[in-house]
Amino acid sequence: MFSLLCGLWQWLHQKEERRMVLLGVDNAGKTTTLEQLKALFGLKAMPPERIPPTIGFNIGRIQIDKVIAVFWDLGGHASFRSVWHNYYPEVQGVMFVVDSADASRLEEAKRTLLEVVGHEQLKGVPLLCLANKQDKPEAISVQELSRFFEFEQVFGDRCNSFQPPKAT
Ligand SMILES: Nc1nc2c(ncn2[C@@H]2O[C@H](COP(=O)(O)OP(=O)(O)OP(=O)(O)O)[C@@H](O)[C@H]2O)c(=O)[nH]1
Ligand SMILES: [Mg+2]
Repeated sequence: MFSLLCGLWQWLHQKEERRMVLLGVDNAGKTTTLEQLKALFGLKAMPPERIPPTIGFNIGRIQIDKVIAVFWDLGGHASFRSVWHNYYPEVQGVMFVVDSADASRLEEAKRTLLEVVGHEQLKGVPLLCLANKQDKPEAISVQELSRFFEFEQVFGDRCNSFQPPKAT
């Protein structure tokens, strides 16, 4: 009886967990986005000026209603991208962050995104692209970025979108 009650109690209070991976080339703003998300949901977050380039990965756990969203923020430097695929089998969503203000790296970002979405283990996994650094005067607009990435043509059949981050 006691174990039955324990089970019922655990079931009533259990939180669903959803895992998401934050991807994008180095310096795109993945860790900054994660820290801003944490701050948005009332968690302690690192100030932007203290965020170093990610070596390996960071984890953020954010409770949103009954769901615990677990974000894996992976280092985006070219030398770390070969390990990204190890996380793919475990995730239910992909957030891909693009630096809208760095025109010199857009091709690299697009190539990287195409590799990510083309990966066998991410087939059917929802993708959200964030057009980051929209506050910078040299940033290209969400529409331009969407055109450059050929978002409609390449990703139109998936449940995806190209959004400016709300927290910046
Ligand atoms: N102006 C501006 N700067 C930003 C924004 N987001 C990030 N940055 C800056 O961009 C730089 C890189 O940010 P990170 O969050 O470390 O980038 P990252 O994608 O995690 O980089 P890696 O960990 O190397 O993969 C930092 O100097 C941030 O302060 C933004 O929305 N606006
Ligand atoms: Mg980082």
